[in-house]
Amino acid sequence: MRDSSLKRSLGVDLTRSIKESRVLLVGAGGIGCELLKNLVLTGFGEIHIIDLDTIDLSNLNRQFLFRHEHIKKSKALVAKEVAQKFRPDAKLEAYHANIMDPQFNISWFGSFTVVFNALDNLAARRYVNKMCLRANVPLIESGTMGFNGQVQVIKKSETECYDCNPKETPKSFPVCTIRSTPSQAIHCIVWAKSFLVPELFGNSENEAEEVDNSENAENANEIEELRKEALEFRVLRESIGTEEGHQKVFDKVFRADIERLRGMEDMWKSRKAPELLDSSQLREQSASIDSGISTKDQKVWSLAENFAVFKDSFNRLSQRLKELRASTPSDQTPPILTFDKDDEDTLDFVAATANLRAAIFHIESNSKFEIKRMAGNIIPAIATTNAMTAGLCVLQAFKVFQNDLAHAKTVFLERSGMRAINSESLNPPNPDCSTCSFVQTRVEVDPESATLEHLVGVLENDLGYKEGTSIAFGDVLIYDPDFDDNLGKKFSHFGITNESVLTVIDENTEDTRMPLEVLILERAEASSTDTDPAKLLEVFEIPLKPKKPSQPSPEMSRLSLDPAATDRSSVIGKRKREGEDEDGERSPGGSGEHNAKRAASRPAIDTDTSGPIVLDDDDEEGIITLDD
Ligand SMILES: Nc1ncnc2c1ncn2[C@@H]1O[C@H](COP(=O)(O)OP(=O)(O)OP(=O)(O)O)[C@@H](O)[C@H]1O
Ligand SMILES: [Zn+2]
Repeated sequence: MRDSSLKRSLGVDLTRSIKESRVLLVGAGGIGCELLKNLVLTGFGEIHIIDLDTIDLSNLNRQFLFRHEHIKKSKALVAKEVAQKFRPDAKLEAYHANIMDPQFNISWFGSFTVVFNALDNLAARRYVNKMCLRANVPLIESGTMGFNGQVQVIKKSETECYDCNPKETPKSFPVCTIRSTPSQAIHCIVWAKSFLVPELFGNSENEAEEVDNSENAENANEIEELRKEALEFRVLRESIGTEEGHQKVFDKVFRADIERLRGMEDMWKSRKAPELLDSSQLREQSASIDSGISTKDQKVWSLAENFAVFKDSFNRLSQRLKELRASTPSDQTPPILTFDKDDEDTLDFVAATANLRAAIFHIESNSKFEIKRMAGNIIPAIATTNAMTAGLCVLQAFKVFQNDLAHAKTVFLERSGMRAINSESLNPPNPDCSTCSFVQTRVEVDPESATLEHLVGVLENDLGYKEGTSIAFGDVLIYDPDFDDNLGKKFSHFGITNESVLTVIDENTEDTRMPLEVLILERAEASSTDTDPAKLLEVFEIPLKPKKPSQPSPEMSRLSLDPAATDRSSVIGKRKREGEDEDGERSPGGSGEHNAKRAASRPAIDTDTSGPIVLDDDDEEGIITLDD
């Protein structure tokens, strides 16, 4: 947009703030591409883009900065290159990296005016949330799932953070259901994807989170049996790449293992026992099937077709692994293959083996297309939702630049109801949130001479801590009054270096102080005349923890920004909170004409939960949430 038009629509001050800003965009995927275009065209001063991934064919339908020739190239670098053409004088910086890498430390985060999250997984979102809180940088968090979208403004001490509303933990399946008694197609898909593929081509020890391995008295025997069974895979792995490899796999997983299961009669008293497949018949029938069958992804394959795809994809994967092994030096970690919904070979293998297993357990088969959706935990991403969400992110950033959080909103895009866009005012931090309920300070240390005792001295003398103080570095407790063995040790002993964060907890039950995060800054020798081994950089009074912790009520649960952490009902039916009017907007003033008007246009809350299984879009955390 031209400068003069921008000034006319946004005003001189906001235009100036935008031009002088330095912003970080985390994620150059669906929302990220849209957001980058908005940021560049609005004239944001300096834009840094980070993404760890490369471009995939499946991204092209909505990540409009990318073209066919960009496949396999870095998302961040290509996004920068393409967006640069929109405004050649824009200052853009791209990083092909993981935002959780230690090089992106607190001071780096602190160098931005605002951070935009356009991520697809809980772990990275929570990490950026934490870093922005520590660096005291405002964060605009966003996420979409199908037609639903959400934008949240987060500012330390002023608003809720990403973790203030607990996210639901993803559903997992008991190991026995997956390995012995599947009753739904999804159980067979999880078996193929999270058990069979890693056993044959990957790290068998690293079982997926989807499988709950916890033992109890009832299943102890079965778990033991399963362990034995897993050992047999070692032998199988050795036959990978040989002519008869696929036959050996078939004989084990679709014959011997099933016979063993059939022998556990108690298991089949209340369920139908699995039936063996006629392997010689399948082999015969599949001989005339063209390998092109695997491209027919909308068709539900016959048993023989599944057998043909199983054999063909197994051979393709074995060949790949063999070549990888041959080209990997022996002193390096042996290569593995992992399931990826966009990798045709692994997808074919998962589709065919899941369907063969389904037939054995009297479960319906599915097309490869459907299995891809279920195994990849996909909710179709909708370009329009991403575009609208990205636009809302920029509008909320304007409120941050204007220092007007009172008018910033958490915005919801919803398909149901009269209004596509609903919003609510920002809520104050949840005092029980362990992520954002802390105060911060900085302590400068001389790395050569400072010990933990010097830090304890600073806490006691400068900040008034007395007994009952504990200090932790990450998850490790390094000091408390009953554990003072470490007092004489230097920081380097614990791996504490420049920009490490220590947590100080006041254990007193009366007048307990808020948790304190201490940022350790190593003093550069030459630049300082200080002689104190440890010196507090800000002296202040640590506020007390609020006395009566207010439990967040279940009514407060809302659309989680991470599809992995949400269930369908919370996505569709955003529940009202106290003081909300019918549009879901907070209205402290209550009633009046304004509200009466809005009540007339209230959105109908969609309570239909009969729709498809809700699945997470993230491979790493790949968790499947089912409507029962
Ligand atoms: N830790 C991380 N550091 C940097 N970038 C990340 C990190 N985690 C996720 N991302 C990036 O965030 C982006 C999220 O975009 P999006 O939700 O559109 O996912 P996608 O992987 O592009 O799409 P799909 O999964 O549907 O193929 C992805 O490009 C992903 O690589
Ligand atoms: Zn919080």
